[in-house]
Formats: sequence, C-alpha cells, structure tokens
Amino acid sequence: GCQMAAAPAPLAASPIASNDPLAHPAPGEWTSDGRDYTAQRYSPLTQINAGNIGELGLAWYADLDTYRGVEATPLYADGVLYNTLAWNITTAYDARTGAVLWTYDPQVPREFGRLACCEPVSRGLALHGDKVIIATLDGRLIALDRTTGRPIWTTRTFPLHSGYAYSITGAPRVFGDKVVVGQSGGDLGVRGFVSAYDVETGAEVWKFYLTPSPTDTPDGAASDPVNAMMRATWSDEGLWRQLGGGANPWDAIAYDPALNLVYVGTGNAVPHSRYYRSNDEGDNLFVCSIVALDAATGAYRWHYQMNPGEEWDWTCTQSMIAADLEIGGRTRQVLMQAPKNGFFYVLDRATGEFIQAGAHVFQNWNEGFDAHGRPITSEAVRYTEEPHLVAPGPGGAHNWFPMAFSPRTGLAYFPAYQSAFVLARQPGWTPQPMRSNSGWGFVSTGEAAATRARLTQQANALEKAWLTAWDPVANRIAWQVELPRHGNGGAMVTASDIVFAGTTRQTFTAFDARSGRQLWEYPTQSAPVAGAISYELDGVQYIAINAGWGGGAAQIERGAGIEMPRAPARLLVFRLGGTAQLPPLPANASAPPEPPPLRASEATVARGALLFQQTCAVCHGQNAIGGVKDLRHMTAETHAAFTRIVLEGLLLDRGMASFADILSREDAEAIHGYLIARANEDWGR
Ligand SMILES: O=C(O)c1cc(C(=O)O)c2c(n1)C(=O)C(=O)c1cc(C(=O)O)[nH]c1-2
Repeated sequence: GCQMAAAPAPLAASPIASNDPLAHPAPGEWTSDGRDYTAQRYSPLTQINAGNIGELGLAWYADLDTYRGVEATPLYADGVLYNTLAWNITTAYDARTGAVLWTYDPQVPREFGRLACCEPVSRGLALHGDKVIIATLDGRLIALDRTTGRPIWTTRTFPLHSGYAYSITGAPRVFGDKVVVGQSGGDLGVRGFVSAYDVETGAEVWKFYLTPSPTDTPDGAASDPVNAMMRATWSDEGLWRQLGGGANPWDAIAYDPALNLVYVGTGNAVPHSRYYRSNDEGDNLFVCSIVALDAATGAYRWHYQMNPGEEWDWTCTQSMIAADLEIGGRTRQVLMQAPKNGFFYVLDRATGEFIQAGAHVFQNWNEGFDAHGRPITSEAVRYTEEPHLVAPGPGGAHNWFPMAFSPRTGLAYFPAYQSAFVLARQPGWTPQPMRSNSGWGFVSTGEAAATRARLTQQANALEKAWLTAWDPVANRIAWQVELPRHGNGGAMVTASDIVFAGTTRQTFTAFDARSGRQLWEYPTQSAPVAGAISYELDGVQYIAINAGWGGGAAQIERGAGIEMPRAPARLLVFRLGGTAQLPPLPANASAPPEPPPLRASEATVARGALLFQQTCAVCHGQNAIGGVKDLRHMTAETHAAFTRIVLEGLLLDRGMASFADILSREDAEAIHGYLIARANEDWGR
C-alpha cells in the first residue's frame, strides 16, 4: 500500500469543516480541483519516490479525440476518474483500466466558441456526494448523477441575451453545501460577477457583482455601500458603463470553511485602456483583486487589489492556496497567489492584510509597496499614443496553469513566463462588438513604428520560461528549471517530495521538490498544460494528467523549435511498472501541404493581416502560427471552401462559427490572401 508521510498540522477545523468530506478527502482520493480546500494540490501519497520513479510507466490512456486545449484537472473518487474537455464533454472512467463508464455531452452551441478568448476550454469539474457538477461554456451549471451521468438539475448562471458577452471556462467549486462559479468574457466586455447555488437543487443562493452598477440606479451608489465603494473608484464618463468593466473571475475561487470566507480572484478590466474605460481615473474596483465574501450570504468582507487601475490585461484569477506559515516569528493564516503581474503575494486570509510580495521575473510596473501594501505603479507603464514596453506581457508571468504548494518543503511550484509587450493607445478607438476590446494599438506608423520595432526587439530578448519554486516565507525564488517556451503545465507535488508538471518539450516530467533536479520524463506527444492528480486504488499509487496542448499559450508563438508534430489530446495514467505504450506519431504529422500561389496584392495582404489579428488570431495564433488549427497548413479542399467556412459556418460542428456579422466577403478574401502569403513565406518551395 501507499505510505503516508507525517501529516502537516491541519488548519483549525470549524464545525462545518469537520463533517465535510471535501475538506478532508482520504489520502488516496482527489475530490476537488485543488484536492482539498487549501487547494495545495499536494498528495499525501508516497509509493512513487525518487528511488523507484525510473519504473514509472503508462498504466492506461484514453484518446480524447480533439486538438483543442485540455485544461481540466481530472477528479478521482471511489475507483472512478472524472474528466472534462472542450465543449464540456464529460466522461467517467474505471480508474484501474480506463474503461468508459459513461459520457455526457451538454451540446454546447458551437457559436459560443467565438466568445471564448482562448478556445472553448474547461478547467474542470466538481464532485459532491452522488453528483458531478459541470459549468458549460454557454453558462449552464449542470449536476450529473455520478453513477449514470444523467442530469439531475440544470441552472442558468447568466441570461442568454444580457447584452454582455459572458461565457464560462473555469471549474465550478463545491464549498460546503454550495456550488460557486465565475464567468469569462473580460476581453469582449462583461460585468464580472460570482454566484453561488444550492448543491442539492441548483437554486441561486447569492450573487456578487465585481464592478459597479452601470446605471447608478436602482442598485446604485446611494442604496448599497459596497456598490458605492466600487463606484467611487470609476469615472462618471467612460466606456466601462457600456462594456461592463470586466473583473470577471474566470479561474480560481477558493474557500476557508473555518473563516467562512470565499476568495474570488478577479480578472482584467475592459476596455483594457483606462483612458477609454474610466477617463484615465481611479483604481476601478474590483479589477485585478482578491475579494473575500461571506460564504453563506455573499456579503463583502475584504479585498486586496494587486493592480489599481489595471490596463495591461493582467488578471488576478490565478490559483489561490491557503497554508499556515511562520513569518516574522508569528504563525500566519496566509493566502498565496502568483497573478499575471510577475509578483508572488502572501496575504493574511482572515483580514486581507498584505504580508509580503516579491517579483519572480523581470517587471517594470512596480516601484515598491507603501506601508499598507498598496503598490506604487510606475507612470511609465500608463500608456499614451507613443509605444511603451510593459513587462510582464498579457500572457502573464503566471497564468491559469495550476500552482501547487508542499507543506513539507514550504515551497510553491508554478510555471513562470518572463515576457514583455509593446503597447500604445489606439487613437480614436471605439468598442467593437464581438472582438477583443483592448483599446491598445497593434500597429504604429511614422516615427512611432521605429520605436515599436526597437521595443519589440527588447521584448523578444526578455522572453524566458521556467518551472519556479518560490519560498513564500523568505519571499524569494528557491530554485528554477529553465524550459523552452511559455505554456508549461500546472504543478502537483507529493509527500515523497516530487513535483510533476507538463513541459513545452511535449513531456510530462518529475522534479525533486527540494532541488529541482529532474528525476523522470515521459514524451506525451502533446504538451500537457493542465494540472496532474494522484490517487490510490488497490494499494497502487496512480498519477493522471491530460496531455492536450492549446488555450491561450498556443496563441503566443515566439522563437524557434515550437512547431512540434503532435497527437490529439489524451488522458494519461501512470503507475510503477506500467507497460502501456502510446502509438507512434504519424510520420507525416508535421509535413505541410504545398500552399497555393499568392495572387493577392500587397495592400490586400496587409489589410488581411490586420483583420486576421483582430478577428482570427485568438484561435489561430498570432502571425497565423499554431493555435487550434495552423492555417498555413490548409489543404487544397480547405482553400477552395475558405469563404464558405468563414461566412457560412461550414465547419460550425468543429467550433468554427460564421463571421458574416462582422466580416464582408472582401474581408474574408483579404484574410485568405494573408494566409496564403504566410504559408508561402514559411512553407513555399
Ligand atoms: O478576461 C477574461 O474573461 C479571460 C478569460 C479567459 C478564459 O476564460 O479562458 C482567459 C483570460 N481572460 C486571459 O486573460 C488569459 O490570459 C487566458 C488564458 C487562458 C487559457 O485558457 O489559456 N484563458 C484566459
């Protein structure tokens, strides 16, 4: 059987916590995405250790039949593994053999794919008693019967025609007797909120808006003190009223049962440029913050804003982990987060007090913290029409890739990304329905073009990626392992002091949790971006991970050696002595077809390039490299059907909806011209 390491001291348990199985899963179970309410992604299992890890092999795998990003952390309980994919297709597997017990397809309308900034991904699901709970891209919360996969109840979390571009990609969480879920859409325009539902019935229990009411009535400034507090930090004029302001909690939400608090990590502001959003004024609460709410009522308790007046697409939606740490001679109940802005934060999770924070990558926005922990934001990153270098870039120094924490080593583990970007305010910008509403310019002319080119070179030179181990007590990096590019997967750590993480080498890799020394590596044929789990069944320790490259990281294609041939996504399950083998990659997986000759004029190609960046790049990669389908690799048949695919929705069933509402035939042809030009540039013979 599996040996247990000496258990770390548990958090003070409340009466609610003590009879809540999600608070105290058995050592061999993984029943919520962070494993328990601390969300440490720490497994107490130790059968797999540094001495025998060489024998770790594949026990079984499941073909997931998709090239979409697979971001979910699977869950395990009672011999069954639960997993969910793009479009929220959910499957239960016999955890010993991989035999499919049931599959549930919620039939998400494929038109919703256009609302997802970074593919129609799902980051996971939740378990409670006899139920599996999923949150669908189109905003439904569905409780399924764990043994049959049949729906028990369904609730809509947002109205279909709210005027805002809501979607859901985050995992729902069960906290005690409630399901809590957040929304996406902060790049197109939404008013962020978080809401809680009765786990038995799906009835809404509470809802908390993360930006102020756009109308000032009837739930406006005077009547509601929390709304008034938020409202005082926004201008009277500004596009936030029309676009919602953002702050949507699209990934991590955490819970402390003893304190009865739900922690909500909020996203970026919309439109991104504060000049257009809020007349260049104010902190704009609660964008890029952690907000603590009363778990029973949803009432506001405290907040800490990482980036007052955020305007760089920085989100504070990243993993939040609870632990009790000795800092400055006192035991502190902390909440830890490494948001996009390049710092690692340690807050008091009872009060929201700032304890400490340190930068783990190059950054140029922060000039220190004042006595209250408020950051001093450099004026140099507040942008004008002149191009500026801002670090980190919008991909974030740490994105949603799950972070882990070991109470044995005292270290937090996450994939880090050093980057920068060049932005300038786009003159005369107006919001665009159904497009990314940044208010940044992507192109510059005249003298500014030369500045942009120079700064872009500087940004490219900064580009680096690591698996980072951070010491939250010493407030510094403990160790780092350099990895080839951004998009490295989430972390999981075991009581045998092993960190497991996917890498952009297209491998699943194990590292010594104390030193970072590599212990084991397995080629996965697609880079695992999700977080792994560990479970025990019949005395055998298993490790499970989804290997499905995609999501936001697949859109950022810089540097060489990144176009690795890849297989469709798979769920991979490992054990000591496992002997299953993946089939070989098809030999021609990377051979692109011969592109057609370029006939479009230079001006048409340039127009197509701009339209492509505004409309298509979020799924098909910047500069048409990578993404969910690399369009430089189109076949002759796809070229022939190009305008029908774009304007008539010929491939809707695969998630490629029609864009006839925002693109004309001429636009579609210009984009086609640009893609043919790109294919000839890179693949032409
Ligand atoms: O503001 C938002 O609503 C929102 C949503 C999402 C999402 O739902 O996937 C991402 C982001 N923002 C974002 O900024 C981001 O970097 C990002 C990366 C990913 C991903 O799945 O790889 N999603 C998102």
